[in-house]
Amino acid sequence: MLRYHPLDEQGAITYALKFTDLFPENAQLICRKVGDGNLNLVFQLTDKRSGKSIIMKQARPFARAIGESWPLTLDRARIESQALINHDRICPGLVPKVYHYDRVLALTIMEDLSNHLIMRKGLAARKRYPHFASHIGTFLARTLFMTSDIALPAQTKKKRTVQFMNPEMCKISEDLIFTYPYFDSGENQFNPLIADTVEEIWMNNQLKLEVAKLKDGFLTHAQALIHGDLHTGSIMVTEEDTKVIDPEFTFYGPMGFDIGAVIGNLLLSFASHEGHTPDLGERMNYQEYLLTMIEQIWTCFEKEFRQLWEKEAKERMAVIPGYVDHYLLQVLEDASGYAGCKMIRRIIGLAHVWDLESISDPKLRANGEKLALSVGQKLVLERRQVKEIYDITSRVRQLVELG
Ligand SMILES: Nc1ncnc2c1ncn2[C@@H]1O[C@H](COP(=O)(O)OP(=O)(O)O)[C@@H](O)[C@H]1O
Ligand SMILES: CSC[C@H]1O[C@H](OP(=O)(O)O)[C@H](O)[C@@H]1O
Repeated sequence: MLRYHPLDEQGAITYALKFTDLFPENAQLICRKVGDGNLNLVFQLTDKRSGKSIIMKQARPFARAIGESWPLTLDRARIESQALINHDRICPGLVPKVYHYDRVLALTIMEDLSNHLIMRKGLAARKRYPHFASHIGTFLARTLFMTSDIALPAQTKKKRTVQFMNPEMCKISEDLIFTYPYFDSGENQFNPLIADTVEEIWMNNQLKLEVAKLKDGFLTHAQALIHGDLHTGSIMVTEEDTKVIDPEFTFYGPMGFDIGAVIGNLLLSFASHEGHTPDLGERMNYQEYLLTMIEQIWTCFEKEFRQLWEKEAKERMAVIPGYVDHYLLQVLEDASGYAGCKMIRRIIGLAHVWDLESISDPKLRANGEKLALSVGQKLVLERRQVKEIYDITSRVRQLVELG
């Protein structure tokens, strides 16, 4: 009987040939480690004869980037494969196909997207993705609406919350996003050149109170089945196509957390161009492109969400005039707050983003980091004044003009 053990390249090949029928017996497999994420092993296997390739992702019982001192549940591999299957049903074409799942080895085999690029890398190179806003708007509207109490019978939805109960992964987010960055905690790490700004944040009780309220929403508001880690490193793109990967943090949480993750990470890219793009004209042009993309994402999301509400709502109270408007306003307010939290944690907290980390000059990086912290704080503190998406993007424009 197979017992859990971490695979190496040869082990991955043997597994694919022995325990799946994905390749013919005479396949000539080559294997390459491709994972650069914080948590798991990821291999690409290619048959030299046919050119067919697959991705094999295996969870380790600890966080790969930290080591064995940080134990983590292997059940996250089940959650990830079930979430991908669920998303593929709700949003065909927007996630990789799952071909195989092995509970004992905590292993998922899925479609190889190596012809796609991790989105944050494309954004750093100022690439443009003409269909991204509509793709991700659809992904957000469909995955969030179709798993909510508005679309599902109450019993089904409650069973789903149990199926996707993900306490250990949620604890990582609770600590790394909503707690450690607001204290002088040993888990934080940041550029010494921004120490003054970080200390101001630690002393800002008004900000910390608002973050505590957002944390409470994350802990208690089981509104929809959310991806839970929808940053631009969890999105793979070509000019034509968008695929969302890595839903191992999935659980029933607030819709605004996923939307805020997308917005916050696009704004981290925005801030990183302070360092990546020295030419002012080119920089402003691309930054404006990112803000327009954020506006389009919300517009697409809202349009599709309202259509789904109109056609698919099962909740009887959904027909009450004004309910959908109230609901979406709350989601937008949450999205603003969570976008802010996501930005702040990536500057002060343990896990940073490649967008800013790839700026080698610490002074230039500090410019981007300080801008990200200013935007992040504003989105948290002023989220109740956000009534439409332009209230977010205009605040960012204002901050850059003032800076
Ligand atoms: N389906 C896929 N096709 C191609 N590359 C992938 C695929 N899934 C993951 N990868 C690569 O592996 C990296 C890590 O994958 P990810 O799922 O984000 O792992 P982790 O959960 O450890 O962060 C990605 O950044 C990407 O480069
Ligand atoms: C040590 S876990 C830190 C961080 O890593 C996860 O991101 P990734 O997609 O790179 O695996 C997640 O955002 C966690 O907060």
